[in-house]
Amino acid sequence: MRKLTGKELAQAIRAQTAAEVAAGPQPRLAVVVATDDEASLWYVRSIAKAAAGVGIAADIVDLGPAASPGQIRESLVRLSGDGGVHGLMLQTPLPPGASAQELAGAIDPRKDVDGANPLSLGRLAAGLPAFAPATAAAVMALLDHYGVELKGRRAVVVGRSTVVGKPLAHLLLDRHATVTVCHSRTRDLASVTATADVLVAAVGRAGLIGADHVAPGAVVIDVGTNPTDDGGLAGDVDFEPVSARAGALTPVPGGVGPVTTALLLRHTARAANLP
Ligand SMILES: Nc1nc(=O)c2c([nH]1)NC[C@@H]1CN(c3ccc(C(=O)N[C@@H](CCC(=O)O)C(=O)O)cc3)C=[N+]21
Repeated sequence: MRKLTGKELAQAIRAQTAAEVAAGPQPRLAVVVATDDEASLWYVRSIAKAAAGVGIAADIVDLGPAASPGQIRESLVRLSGDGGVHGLMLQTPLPPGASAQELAGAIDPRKDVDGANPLSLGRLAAGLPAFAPATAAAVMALLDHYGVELKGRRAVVVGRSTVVGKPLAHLLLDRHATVTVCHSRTRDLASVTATADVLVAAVGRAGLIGADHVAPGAVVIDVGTNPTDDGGLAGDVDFEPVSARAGALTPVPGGVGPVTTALLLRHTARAANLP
């Protein structure tokens, strides 16, 4: 089994991004936060740290976990109209009553570096230039980095979220894979996932994918980041048994996650250089 680690790829993306950043005016990324979820705040801190490392300015706009949808929208509208801000992201989760998908419509698509505006998803689906959500882009970057062939192969995506499953299905289709999307109502999940040459787990349930879900030799990408009781992180894939059967598998941590953060920065550098 080949272990598809993301750390070196993330490092390479950051180095390339740093070079792009050095060649022009400093890009600025604004991250709007309205949560006290620890995992989410960890991600925000790691974005800020990684941004500093490549020369991108990061503004964390923390509205607190009691922010109203109106306040969040106001911030997004203001930052969308701020010429000094190139990338704009709305961190999830949001307070009860606030819909990320509705609010993300207030993000200028040219600054939508995490592909959250429904316009970005529509453009992606239509094959038009748009930023893909960083996590979906990270899956594609890992597959490309490790030379995984997609054309004509069967790809199965488990999970139909707007931030991962749906955009990823379009990205895979665009690369001429035959794509199936599974979800919580899929009957006999294992019989579908076992047809996959490339299997992507993006559900958010630790250990959902076991050895019986995987064809021998399949490439398995684990997008899950489920907090464990001991403060660690577990994927959607049951690592040990699946690694004994798969041809290649991403670890959690150290797989998709680091690449996600690096691509958010690359997108920000590109947004700053849009004509
Ligand atoms: N609008 C929005 N977009 C997101 O992309 C988004 C979000 N909201 N809210 C929160 C989740 C979570 N998320 C992670 C990204 C990287 C790691 C990551 O790099 N984790 C490290 C390990 C960290 C550890 O060991 O604790 C790794 O996988 O190696 C984790 C989680 C993006 N999210």
